[in-house]
Amino acid sequence: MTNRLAVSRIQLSDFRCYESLCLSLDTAPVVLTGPNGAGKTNLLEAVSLLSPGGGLRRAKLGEMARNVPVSDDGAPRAWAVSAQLTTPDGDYQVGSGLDPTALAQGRERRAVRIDGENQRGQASLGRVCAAVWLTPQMDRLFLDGPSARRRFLDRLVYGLDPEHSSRVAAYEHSLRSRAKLLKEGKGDDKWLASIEDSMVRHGIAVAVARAELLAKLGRAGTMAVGPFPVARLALAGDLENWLEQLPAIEVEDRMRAALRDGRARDATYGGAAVGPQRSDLLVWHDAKNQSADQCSTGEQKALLLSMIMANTRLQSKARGAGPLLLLDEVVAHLDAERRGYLFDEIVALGVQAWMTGTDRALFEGLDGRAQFFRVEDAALTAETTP
Ligand SMILES: Nc1ncnc2c1ncn2[C@@H]1O[C@H](COP(=O)(O)OP(=O)(O)OP(=O)(O)O)[C@@H](O)[C@H]1O
Repeated sequence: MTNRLAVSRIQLSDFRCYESLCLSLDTAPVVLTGPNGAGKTNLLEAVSLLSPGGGLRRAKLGEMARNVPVSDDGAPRAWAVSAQLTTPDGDYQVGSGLDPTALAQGRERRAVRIDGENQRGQASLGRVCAAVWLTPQMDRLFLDGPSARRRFLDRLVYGLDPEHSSRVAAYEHSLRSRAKLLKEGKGDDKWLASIEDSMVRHGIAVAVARAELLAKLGRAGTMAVGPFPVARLALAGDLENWLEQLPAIEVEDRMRAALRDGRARDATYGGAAVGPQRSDLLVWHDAKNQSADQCSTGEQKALLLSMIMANTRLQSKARGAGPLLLLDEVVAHLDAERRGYLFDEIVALGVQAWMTGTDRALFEGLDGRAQFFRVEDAALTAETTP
């Protein structure tokens, strides 16, 4: 048994630029350096698929299949990522990929296997693996619409509360079913009411879990991370306002009534006028008392890292191990002090952070404490460190 969550072996086949790759690892952080387009982010994306959700690019399943222009007939091919995970509960063999059986029937479905057993959804992955990432695309997290911020927050919750991904999936399923019924003008009152009932149950559970994480992250000391800024957090939304003011049972009644009364409007505009899909995560740079969207790109990245590291500390305490951290091109944007502090904290927490960059020199602070690989043309070479 170990107090770490780590990938001890990972195999890719026909995934993105990798025809086949097999990598054996220990539990230490992993550093991938190499030129642009070498395959660093693709490998991080493969690791992200060991946790629930659509992976760090949220790409379509067919897009992740290695495209081979010469023999490509336009149809997606099956790909697979499989890994041996070391966790505080023991080792697991986890596999995920584009389901070849569904593919043969013209459907795209993500297959998930744990210890040789096919799983019905992806939620079971959350019980064995948690992963949190920071990518260059997330530079716009505070500038764009709220859906990416909700996804970021939900991913932090998954790590502490593995059932959260099932709740989110169940809520979204009900939301889609209701929208389809309303759009088609089908569904009697009883049918719609039963779907709305499921939305109320799962939707409130989602909102409560998010609020609980925020309360934990906001507790004194959790967010104070050396040279990193403290992020002040809040959730905005009808559901959150109601939960603050009313007992849970009354919130249920209110949400049920709002959904019923909003059917005509939702039939026209789609979605639902109330629910956790309408909430937003608000973030401020505490010391500057400035909203995150007004902060510099570097400050925004540092705020996100503050939240990720605070969450990692919480998760290490609560579940015996922090999540896999996938930090794509992050280190190059940190000054020397923050970089050194981040490396020390990653090592002290015993998390397997996967970090990428083009400049090997930026990772010198991890010499002797991480596993270094040079990535070139979708091939990895292990480097020995001083
Ligand atoms: N489905 C696919 N099949 C084959 N190759 C792909 C596929 N998807 C992406 N690629 C290619 O894989 C290569 C590696 O991409 P990746 O994003 O991993 O690079 P990287 O090493 O992270 O580079 P950078 O430092 O520029 O971020 C790119 O040339 C990209 O075009």
